[in-house]
Amino acid sequence: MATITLCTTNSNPSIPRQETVGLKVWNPRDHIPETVQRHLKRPQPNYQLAFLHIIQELKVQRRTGWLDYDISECESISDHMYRMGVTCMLIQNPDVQKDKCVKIALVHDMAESLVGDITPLDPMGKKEKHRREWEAMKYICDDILAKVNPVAAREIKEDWLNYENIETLEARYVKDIDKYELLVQCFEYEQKFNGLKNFQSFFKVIDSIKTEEVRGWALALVELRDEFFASL
Ligand SMILES: Nc1nc2c(ncn2[C@H]2C[C@H](O)[C@@H](COP(=O)(O)O)O2)c(=O)[nH]1
Ligand SMILES: [Mn+2]
Repeated sequence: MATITLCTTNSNPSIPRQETVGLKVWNPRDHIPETVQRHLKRPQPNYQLAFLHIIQELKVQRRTGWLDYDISECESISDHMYRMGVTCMLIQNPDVQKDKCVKIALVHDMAESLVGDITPLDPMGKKEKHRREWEAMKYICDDILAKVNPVAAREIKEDWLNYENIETLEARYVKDIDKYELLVQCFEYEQKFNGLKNFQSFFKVIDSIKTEEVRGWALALVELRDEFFASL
């Protein structure tokens, strides 16, 4: 039974806005950036370049959570993933394979290149979001990257599923760092706008930070944030 898809906006103008088309299941092939579509029509496409053109969408798509708060010059999806990768390098727990965390961080939001950056408040709901993201990852890895580099395609898909299903301690840490990095960014924007913007509603994610180490980082951030708002 096909799912009725809702009209969803995304922050990326180069991906055609999904129109309400009745009984049509969202498919990544309907959201391929025009540059990639043109390239794939060549007699012998350079699939590595097609893959990197898709990744480019992460560099240009700004994060919806900040756009919703009218921060137009906000960070992109890849900005977020980059700092998460660097943050993974700070993990001190000797039982955690940090390099694995860095790789998971760098791919965990890769599906958003085609799906867009969906916030927890989006009416779409978790089930449809995950379905779209999984379809997008299969397309990116199996239909594009695997044509030129099946090993990398398999590794990226495995790392993405590891994160999605929190299969390992490394994935758990990256899930926590995803939330921690978000809160660091909240505090940075609150300071940038001298407290005129307040992301208090985002801070509920602290409850979903499970590892003691990252939870400690987040609580130290909250202390500084409380001090900042008390000083205004
Ligand atoms: N309006 C809100 N947006 C939120 C909240 N928590 C996260 N977000 C945003 C941040 C990103 O734009 C997006 C999801 O980020 P992922 O890294 O999980 O893909 O949602 C919130 O509480 N309110
Ligand atoms: Mn993320």
